[in-house]
Amino acid sequence: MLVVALIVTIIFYLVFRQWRLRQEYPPGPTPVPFLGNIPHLMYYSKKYGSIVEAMRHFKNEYGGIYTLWFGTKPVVQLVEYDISQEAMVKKGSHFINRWIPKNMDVIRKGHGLITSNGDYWQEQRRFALHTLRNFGLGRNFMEERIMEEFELKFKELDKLNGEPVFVHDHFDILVGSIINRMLFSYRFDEKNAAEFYALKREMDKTLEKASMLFATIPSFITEMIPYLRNKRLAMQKPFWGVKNFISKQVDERLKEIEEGRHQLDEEGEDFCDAYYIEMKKQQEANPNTGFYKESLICAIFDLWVAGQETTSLTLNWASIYLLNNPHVEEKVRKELQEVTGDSRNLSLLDKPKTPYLLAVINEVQRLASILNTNIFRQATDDVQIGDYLIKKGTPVVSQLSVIMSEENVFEKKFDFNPDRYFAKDRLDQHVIPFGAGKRECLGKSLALAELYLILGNMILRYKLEPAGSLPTTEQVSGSGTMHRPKKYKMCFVKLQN
Ligand code: HEM
Repeated sequence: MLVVALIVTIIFYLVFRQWRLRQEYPPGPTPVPFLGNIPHLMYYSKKYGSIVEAMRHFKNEYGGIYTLWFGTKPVVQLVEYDISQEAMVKKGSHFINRWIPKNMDVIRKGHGLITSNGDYWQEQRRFALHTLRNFGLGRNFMEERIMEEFELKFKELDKLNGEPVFVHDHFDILVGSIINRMLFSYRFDEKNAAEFYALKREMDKTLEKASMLFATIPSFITEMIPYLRNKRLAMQKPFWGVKNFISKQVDERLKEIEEGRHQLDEEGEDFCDAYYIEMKKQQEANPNTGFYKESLICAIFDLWVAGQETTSLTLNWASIYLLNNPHVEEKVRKELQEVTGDSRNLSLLDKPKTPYLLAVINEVQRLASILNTNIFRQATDDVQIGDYLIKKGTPVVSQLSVIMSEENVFEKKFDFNPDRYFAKDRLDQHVIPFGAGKRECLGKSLALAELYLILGNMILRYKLEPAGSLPTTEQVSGSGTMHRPKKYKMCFVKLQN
């Protein structure tokens, strides 16, 4: 009897606490005790067809900033461009930290670039940006690397004489090789492609199954219930595979350096070398430095995971939009032929003369919107956003897909219409697929260079033709955490020039 009374009191206390706490956050749908707004999200996602539409529904009800409760955790949602910019850019220093549930960070444990915080993150990010600039993000070198891989992979494609290919495989290995060369100096080719595809397929499975579930249920509950724990472990398993693949390469490289089989010049050949050189320097100066082997492995892990799927998926969506809009493909080709005289490759230096291609890339990124949200942040202090005081420690997230399809900004928001960027001033500023502020995507310059060079040169050289039925832009696979098209085939028909 006493136990029952105790349990009832605890339940009442928790429900009352949540009710009282609600007054302190921007309004949103009334949470269900312990489940928060999960039932609302499930109901409206089903009713309107996607989680993004559910978020849009709440926006219509509550405005540009509202709170959704994930279990007993309030997460503030920013769904309007101005409000998101106010938080992430103008007051960005208050939202510089990530909020990641503990059991979702078992692979990195706060190391690396994506989930780390504080001075450690700042140091690692500064180093990664500087080094990638030296090994790739610096304009000429980056262009050279991208085009080298482009030539190699498209040469292989030419052997097929326009036969249909699985588009995702083609872009995956091309983008995977670009990033791997920057990290470890080697590309994926016929000798090691099997290993790459095996890792990639495992990761695909995870991304298909990824769900918000684990961000919503408190970690201790997930760990207590065997079903949930096993589900979490299964979801994370492929990422362990990638981490092992990277650890193995780092170990080999460090051994080669220590045995004198890999010579280091001043800056090293790639990211792994450069990190090793910095690590040795920092360790000599300060034994408590954040530069040690686990940080090296996790930084490479983050660049590998974040740098591959995102860009490859965007190229995939670009092909679908172009195949569905052949007049756009034709118009881009005409622009590029004029700029290059149809006698050379497109280069990053041509950017100012190719406004239509840039508009196409913007429109693809806006509609593909491969990540619905930025990666959760957390308020480092009490801070006023719009009409509300966001309390220290509150998780905050920008709903990028909703922001990039605001009807009052993007007329006929679901239409693929690159011309819209010429009809309205500074519209491109509302396209924010890389997030915004101090924690915006670290690989933005690389990704934009890849999209420009690969798409541009592909359209210059090939006519894209569908092979069988195309996935419609609504047909996405997976849980919606990442916006991925169903797999499809197409033909690259070489143009004579
Ligand atoms: C089209 C391609 C890409 C898209 C759409 C994309 C998108 C994003 C987004 C939305 C974030 C979260 C930003 C935030 O919280 O505000 C992010 C973070 C990040 N991205 Fe990308 N990304 C792309 C390509 C890349 C590439 C090529 C790399 C690496 C070479 C990369 C590395 C990272 C890293 C390391 C972070 C974490 C940054 C930090 O926490 O400081 N991304 N990306």
